[in-house]
Amino acid sequence: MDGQVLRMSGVMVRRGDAELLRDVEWTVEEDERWVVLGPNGAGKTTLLSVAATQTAATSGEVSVLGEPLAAADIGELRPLIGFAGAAVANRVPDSSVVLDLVISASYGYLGRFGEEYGTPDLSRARALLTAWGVGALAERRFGSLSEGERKRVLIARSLMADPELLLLDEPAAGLDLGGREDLLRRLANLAGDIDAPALVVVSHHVEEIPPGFTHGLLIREGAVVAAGPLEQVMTGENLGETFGLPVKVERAGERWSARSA
Ligand SMILES: Nc1ncnc2c1ncn2[C@@H]1O[C@H](COP(=O)(O)OP(=O)(O)OP(=O)(O)O)[C@@H](O)[C@H]1O
Repeated sequence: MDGQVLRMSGVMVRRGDAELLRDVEWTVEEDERWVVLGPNGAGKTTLLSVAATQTAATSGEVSVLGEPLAAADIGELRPLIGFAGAAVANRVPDSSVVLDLVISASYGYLGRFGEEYGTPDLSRARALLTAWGVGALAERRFGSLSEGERKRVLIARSLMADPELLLLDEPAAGLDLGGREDLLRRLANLAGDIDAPALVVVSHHVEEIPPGFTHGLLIREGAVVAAGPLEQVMTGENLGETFGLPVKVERAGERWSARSA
């Protein structure tokens, strides 16, 4: 696989006359932690969905975990890709028991359908829930959880199958300040873990870049504005072009902030 977990070249996604992605060039290496930033409707979710093998590119080449998707067995690849976001949350029945939801991810299912799991799977599911601060919610119904609790449960679920690529779509959206900071701390821990998968996190806000993240991709109207190491990408000029207004960017330690200039 030569260290590349994701490669897109000339990727287009079209729906009718609309170009959701335009000529995207992007490579993610296994030790990299990426944030994808852009305004509403920029194409971030579409980009993640292509990487997750859920949306096919209209044209261009996509390789995931070294496999060109045009020739790959998608069914074999999918368990190696962890994916959490609204697209997953919206498909979870409110009645799903949290532990079942997490453990069934080891089979690529979204909920338990009578299959039996061994003690190692149960222990791993409980350990992941505990690691994401929601261990006490294992027996609760998904529909009874708060927004922040749901997000953490779905991240725990996305890690259940020990993926090589983890894609998180707006994990901090809708969280209060404490919830956001707690999530960022956990994502920073994951980023610093050498055994963790390659990470890609989508966000609208530079304040939500977790410490330890290494790279950024800025996207506007389906086209990549800039992609590379955070220090190079996170300029006022690039962010201004991405969000369509003059932007002042500041860095304090490993945290970023931005406001209109
Ligand atoms: N089937 C479709 N036909 C036409 N346009 C579509 C279709 N699906 C999505 N779009 C458009 O593609 C664009 C990109 O959508 P996408 O969800 O990828 O953006 P996003 O950057 O994730 O946005 P947000 O930050 O608001 O979640 C949007 O303008 C959306 O309306």
